Amino acid sequence: MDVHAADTLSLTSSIRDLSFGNNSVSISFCSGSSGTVSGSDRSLSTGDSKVGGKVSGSMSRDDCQEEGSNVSREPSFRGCGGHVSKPHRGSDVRWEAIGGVLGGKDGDSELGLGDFRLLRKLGAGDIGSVYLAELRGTGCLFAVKVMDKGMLEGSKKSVRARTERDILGLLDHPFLPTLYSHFETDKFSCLLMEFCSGGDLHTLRQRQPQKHFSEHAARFYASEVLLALEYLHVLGVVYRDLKPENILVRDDGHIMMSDFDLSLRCSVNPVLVQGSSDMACRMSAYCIEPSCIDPKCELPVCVEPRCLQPSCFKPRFSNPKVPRVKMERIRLPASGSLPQLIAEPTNARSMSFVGTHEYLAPEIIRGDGHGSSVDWWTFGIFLYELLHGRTPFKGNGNRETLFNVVGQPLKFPEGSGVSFAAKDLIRGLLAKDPQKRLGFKRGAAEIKQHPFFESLNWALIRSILPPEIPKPVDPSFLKHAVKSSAPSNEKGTTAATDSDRSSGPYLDFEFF
Ligand SMILES: Nc1ncnc2c1ncn2[C@@H]1O[C@H](COP(=O)(O)OP(=O)(O)OP(=O)(O)O)[C@@H](O)[C@H]1O
Repeated sequence: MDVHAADTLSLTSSIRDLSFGNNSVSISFCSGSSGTVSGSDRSLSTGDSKVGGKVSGSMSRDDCQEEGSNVSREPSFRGCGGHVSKPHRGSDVRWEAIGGVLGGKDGDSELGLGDFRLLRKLGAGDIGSVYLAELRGTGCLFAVKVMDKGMLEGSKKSVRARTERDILGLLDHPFLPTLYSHFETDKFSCLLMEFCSGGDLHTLRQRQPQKHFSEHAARFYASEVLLALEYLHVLGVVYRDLKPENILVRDDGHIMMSDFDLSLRCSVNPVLVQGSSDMACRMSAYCIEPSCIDPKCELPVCVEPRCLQPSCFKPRFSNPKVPRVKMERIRLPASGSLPQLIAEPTNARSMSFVGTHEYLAPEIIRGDGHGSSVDWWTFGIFLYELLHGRTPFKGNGNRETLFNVVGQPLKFPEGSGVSFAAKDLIRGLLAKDPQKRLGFKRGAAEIKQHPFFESLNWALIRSILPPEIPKPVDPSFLKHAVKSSAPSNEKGTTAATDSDRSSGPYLDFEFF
């Protein structure tokens, strides 16, 4: 069986360095008895900047992230060796298809827009539009996110685009997107990702009886999201934008988390802890938002005195020169159970006002500064919404919603049939004080042990039959793409008129 990163983390008892795709992430191991650890209706009111249902607000200094975000780890396709650096997605036929196309090129070994037949616009976000595209002559479908570079620069969103691209380049996990390629034309910046044929969880939820999922289905989706968040935290990525709209369903019914342009990157020091659940092992992490090497850029307002200077952007990937962060001494039980991964960048701090109203954590609204615990808050709202068909603090307007999040107690609808375990988990996650929130100390490891997930075998989660499997994409769909014109590609030709490689008409690019 192909054991993925998440599974490996649950099972391995003697690992010191785990490889996640192209990044070797250093994991300290707490061993034995010594105990020494080394676009929607959820939009925004006036006063904030509206971002397609998201807040990216006044306290944010995201604009200075770009220059520092110079980590680009997407695989190189020269020599078709890209798949080597993504071992967990290595068997993916799309790598072979890409390799085949690149192999047939003379001299020009890069993918470009001209290599794709654009079939349908899947949606538009705040920084770009996403198209369903076929890699010409292969039958392989991809999602291509196309961003207008002029628009990005003009609206100062290039930092977000860069953040998303950098994070996508880091990922190699079954529930996170694979970035197959990134390419640029004069006008556009394009990200090539896996196409998810099942739509998003928001749409899927609305198709359910009474517009909410069964507890069985909600547990399934929540557990996959939890593993994805755990992996992101291992990499020092705080996701910050969890909501059903951002959880896509793959053709096999498993999920893929999307949309990383509002994520925060921090330095984190994950540890494996041998022992039982009641130990407290604190993680140390550094605030590094905004990442900026420009000395003119204002330094982040960080509540941690250890806040790094902005030039230190990258998470520490096995860098022996970087001294290990000192960990608290912990007491370990004599007979340990399976080791736990603790990968919580708890001390990361951001003052940015980002997220979606109904999902914003109280500390973000209050402007207290926030860290990785915001992901556990949003996880609680997410689970509540999957189970009840609505979020818990929604008011008549965005102002009221924000007021409710901060000031109103959590309530569950009477007679909903939701189990005590589910409510108890949601209560733990929706603690208004981040320090009292479930997951604050030990991250996903703490949440996985909650009785709501008792019946789950975490290591085998990818083998669980999903609650719903999308209908396969109709092959005739590929032959009957909508007729329209096409954009100029980087070679100055247009895809639509490139008839020698076409089998049908093409979609227009529309922007914003
Ligand atoms: N890999 C994919 N497969 C299928 N559909 C996708 C894929 N990626 C994105 N989409 C669709 O395209 C839409 C736009 O996605 P995109 O990530 O650009 O915007 P968004 O989620 O609204 O966020 P943002 O405003 O931050 O860009 C999404 O709502 C989703 O429905």
